[in-house]
Amino acid sequence: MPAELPDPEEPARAGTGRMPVVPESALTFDAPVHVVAAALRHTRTVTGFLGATAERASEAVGELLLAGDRFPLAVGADGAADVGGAGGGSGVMGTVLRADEAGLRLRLDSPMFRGSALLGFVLTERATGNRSRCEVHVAGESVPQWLSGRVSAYLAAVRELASGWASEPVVVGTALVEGGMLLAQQRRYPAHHAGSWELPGGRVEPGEGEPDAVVRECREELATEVVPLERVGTDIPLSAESGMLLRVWRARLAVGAHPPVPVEHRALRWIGLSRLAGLEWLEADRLLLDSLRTIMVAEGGKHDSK
Ligand SMILES: Nc1nc2c([nH]c(=O)n2[C@H]2C[C@H](O)[C@@H](COP(=O)(O)OP(=O)(O)OP(=O)(O)O)O2)c(=O)[nH]1
Repeated sequence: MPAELPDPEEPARAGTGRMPVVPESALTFDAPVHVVAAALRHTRTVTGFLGATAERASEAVGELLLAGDRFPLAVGADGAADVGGAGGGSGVMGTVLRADEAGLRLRLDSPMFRGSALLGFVLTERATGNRSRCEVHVAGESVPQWLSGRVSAYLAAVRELASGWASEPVVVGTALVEGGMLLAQQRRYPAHHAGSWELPGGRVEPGEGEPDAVVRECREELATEVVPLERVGTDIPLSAESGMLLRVWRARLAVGAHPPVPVEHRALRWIGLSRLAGLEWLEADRLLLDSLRTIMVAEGGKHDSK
C-alpha cells in the first residue's frame, strides 16, 4: 500500500517533492460536496485535463472512476520529458486509490519517477446559511512539475461540470441497512432494466425535499416506513441523455415499521457483504458499491449465509 498523502493543511516545504499549492481562489466551490465529489471522479475530466489529451482516455473505465481503475496519462509537449505517449513503454499510468465522497486519490507510476507519485483532492463541506459549498484541498507527494501545472485546469473543469450538475433533477435512492445487510430490489420494467437490481427510490417531485421523496418512494415501493439519515457516496449522473443525478440516502426502518415487501418490483433481497459485488446492479449503482460497503461495515457488515 502506498503511504498516506501528507496533510493538505500543512504548507509544502522546499525540497520535499510536494507540489506547489494552487491559488486559494481555485479551491472553493459553490456546489454541494456530493456534486463536486462526482465531478472530481469524472473519467474524461481526469484523463483529459490531468493527461495531455482527452483522446487518451482509457476505454476500460466508465463515466466515473472507481477505486482500482487504471488509465494512461500522456505527458505531451509540457512534460519534463517526452516519454513516448500514454500507456506506451515508458508512459505514466494512473491508478485510482479512492474515488468517493471524500474526494479523489491517484497513484502515478512511471519509470520517470523513483517509486510512485501520489496526488489527492480532499473535500471538506462548508455550508453557510442555505448555500452549499465545499473546498478542495490538493495534496501531492513526488508529483512532477508538468502534472502540477495541469491541476488548475482540471479544477476549473471540475467547477464547470459541478455547477451544471448542481441544477439537474434528482432521483433519490435509499440505502436501507438493517443488521449490516442492505436492501436491494429487482426491477420488473422497463425491458432494458428488467432483472437488474437497484435501491428503492425514484424521481424527486417538484417542491419536494429529498428526505421526503425517500419516505414517499419507500411507502410506494416497499409498503413500509423509513427514516432518512444522511447522504451516501457521490452523486451519479444517470446518463448524458436523461440529465438526472442519482443521489443516495442512508435510511433505517422506522420503529414498528412493517417488513418491506415488493409492491412494484419483481423481488426484494437483503444483501450481505459477500454478495454485494456479485449482484447484477444497474450500472449507476455499481459506481456506489464502495460507499455502500463502508456503511454496511459500519453497521456490523454481515456476510450472506450460503
Ligand atoms: N430508484 C432508483 N432508480 C435508479 C437507480 N439506479 C438507476 O440507474 N436508476 C434509474 C432508473 C430510472 O432511469 C431512474 C428512476 O426511475 P424510477 O422508475 O425508479 O423513478 P420513478 O419511480 O420516479 O418513475 P416511475 O416509475 O414513476 O416512472 O433512475 C436506483 O438505485 N434506484
